[in-house]
Amino acid sequence: MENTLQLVRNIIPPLSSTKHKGQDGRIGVVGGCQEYTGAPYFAAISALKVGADLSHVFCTNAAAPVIKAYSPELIVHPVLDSPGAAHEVEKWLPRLHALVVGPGLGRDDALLENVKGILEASKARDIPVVIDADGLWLVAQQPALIQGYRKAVLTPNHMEFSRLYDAVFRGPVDSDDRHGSVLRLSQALGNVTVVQKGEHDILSDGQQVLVCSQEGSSRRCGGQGDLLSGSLGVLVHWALLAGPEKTNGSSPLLVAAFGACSLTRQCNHQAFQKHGRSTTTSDMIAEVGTAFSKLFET
Ligand SMILES: NC(=O)C1=CN([C@@H]2O[C@H](COP(=O)(O)OP(=O)(O)OC[C@H]3O[C@@H](n4cnc5c(N)ncnc54)[C@H](O)[C@@H]3O)[C@@H](O)[C@H]2O)[C@@H](O)CC1
Ligand SMILES: Nc1ncnc2c1ncn2[C@@H]1O[C@H](COP(=O)(O)OP(=O)(O)OP(=O)(O)O)[C@@H](O)[C@H]1O
Ligand SMILES: [Mg+2]
Repeated sequence: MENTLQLVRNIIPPLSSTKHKGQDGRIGVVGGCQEYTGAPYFAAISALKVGADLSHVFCTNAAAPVIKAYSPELIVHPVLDSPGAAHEVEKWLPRLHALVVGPGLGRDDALLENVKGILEASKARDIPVVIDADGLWLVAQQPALIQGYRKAVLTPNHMEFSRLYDAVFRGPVDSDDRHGSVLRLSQALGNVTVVQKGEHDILSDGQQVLVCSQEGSSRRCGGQGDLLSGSLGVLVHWALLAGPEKTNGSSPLLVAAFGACSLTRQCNHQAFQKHGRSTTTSDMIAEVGTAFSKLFET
């Protein structure tokens, strides 16, 4: 654990007076629909709190005013249910360092079709993508969408992992072999990075398997996974900028994922110390700054 945390510290860009706005990360979150406005908000604000300079949300028309009202810090584009959605997002891609696809996206077929176009455009531009929540639903329907794309990181929870595994192997996960299951899924998808969240997070790039057991708490309120995927959007950008020489030969994306898991769990731990059973994801987001310092700036 400690050795991998040191690698995470190596990829964090120093704060400096000579940098311009945007240099430390311009992140896009694709998600947010009529039902779910919290999830894309949690992901996008987490990216900012971790250290990105700009955070965009690409959501449906109905979700946009709600997300804007949560926060003046986010840039919100109500484009996801428009006929030219993929093109609208594509226009922004040259200005983005990473995309987080899926938090609060929902499973409407027309929306998923638009997101498919966005994923294809991102791949064509070599933009790293973190795929979470309903983005994973889409990938389970069409694994070919991310097959072999080495700049993809998937962050499934228990159910999402089972669904993906079943889609790829046409059979259930062997629950006695979580390490092997994560490794095999990553390999079968052409070495995309897979982060299986749970009591311990299991991470693999198809070569290495890491386990993150940073102490969290027993509080399992919704939205913690969104904090993880939003944070990971920034860390993926930083890790790719730093390159494998800073990660001692380990995959930069794997190191970034380990960082996001550790941070999320540490936020959960700190928030639980203060709020106990009433802890919610907003309380965890309030801990991002101190959790980050404790883990990565010591
Ligand atoms: N405030 C919000 O707007 C939130 C919206 N969310 C969104 O809600 C949508 C659906 O996400 P879900 O995560 O519910 O996805 P799923 O619809 O795939 O459901 C996962 C289900 O599995 C269950 N589960 C989780 N861990 C389990 C385990 N270890 N064993 C057995 N069951 C387990 C959960 O209770 C949940 O009902 C996504 O778009 C997601 O982003 C969530 O992110 C939570 C917060
Ligand atoms: N049993 C557990 N013990 C400790 N930490 C856990 C446990 N289960 C999940 N976590 C942590 O909670 C975070 C979110 O994981 P979870 O499985 O709740 O994601 P999710 O279902 O996608 O969340 P969301 O509600 O945001 O969609 C991860 O950082 C994970 O490490
Ligand atoms: Mg989730």
